[in-house]
Amino acid sequence: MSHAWGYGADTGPDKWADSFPIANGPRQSPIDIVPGEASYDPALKPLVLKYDPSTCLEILNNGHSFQVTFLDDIDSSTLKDGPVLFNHRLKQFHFHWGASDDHGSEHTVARTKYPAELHLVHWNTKYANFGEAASQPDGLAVVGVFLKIGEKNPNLQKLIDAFDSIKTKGSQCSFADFNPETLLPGCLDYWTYEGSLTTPPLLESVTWIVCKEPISVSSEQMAKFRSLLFSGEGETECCMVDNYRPPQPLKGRTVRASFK
Ligand SMILES: NS(=O)(=O)NCC1=CS(=O)(=O)c2ccccc21
Ligand SMILES: [Zn+2]
Repeated sequence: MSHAWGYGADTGPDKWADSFPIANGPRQSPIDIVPGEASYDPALKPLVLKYDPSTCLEILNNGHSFQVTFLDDIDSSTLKDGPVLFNHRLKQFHFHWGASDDHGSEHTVARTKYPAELHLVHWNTKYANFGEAASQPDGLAVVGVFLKIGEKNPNLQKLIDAFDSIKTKGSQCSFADFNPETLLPGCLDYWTYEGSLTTPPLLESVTWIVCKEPISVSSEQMAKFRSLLFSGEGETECCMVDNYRPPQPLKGRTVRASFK
């Protein structure tokens, strides 16, 4: 398989190991989180997330998901404490979702699937830049937030309102003054474990921080996510759905909980 990875029958997660053998590595993500098997760690600190809306740059369709990117040249939008020892800077956030409301998240909780999952990607500033950090075992910290069907989410709606401008692969538009803090649940209790990017290159450089509490999304809003396209302008339309990797083997790893 060339490096043209995707989520289809010929390019999807079951084929990624052909080009990215680390797909069968010892610390792959996502995983199924089993609350009863997680170890409460009283030494885990509360997450400290401080985001500056003025560092929000653009929203884009990268052909795998849509992402919102942030200026990361100074410590404006950061993650500190929690399970990490160093300051991390926010690089981007994106989502994964299903073709219907009964699946779509990457992590699962006792095999329960959520309709979508938000990933806020941060890099460890002990390294010079994102690319350097992504190649280090402690280089990245990704906060995962589950989306659960319920009330319409006005903060997600701000993203959805930009979808007409990013319908096809490679399209982007400026996107200013969005505060990702509005996408966080009220309670920041979390599970944490050592894992990887869930998309190629599947680098095993991620400290995962998965929030216990979901945020709401309406079924109508999820339908709007599914109106985005994997395909580029002028190509045969292919709806952007099921852009998730299923849970991977735990391989002896411990999942810690920040709460009892
Ligand atoms: N779902 S995930 O956050 O683990 N992987 C997506 C991803 C986030 S990223 O910006 O670190 C990056 C750089 C290169 C390739 C993929 C990615
Ligand atoms: Zn992701």
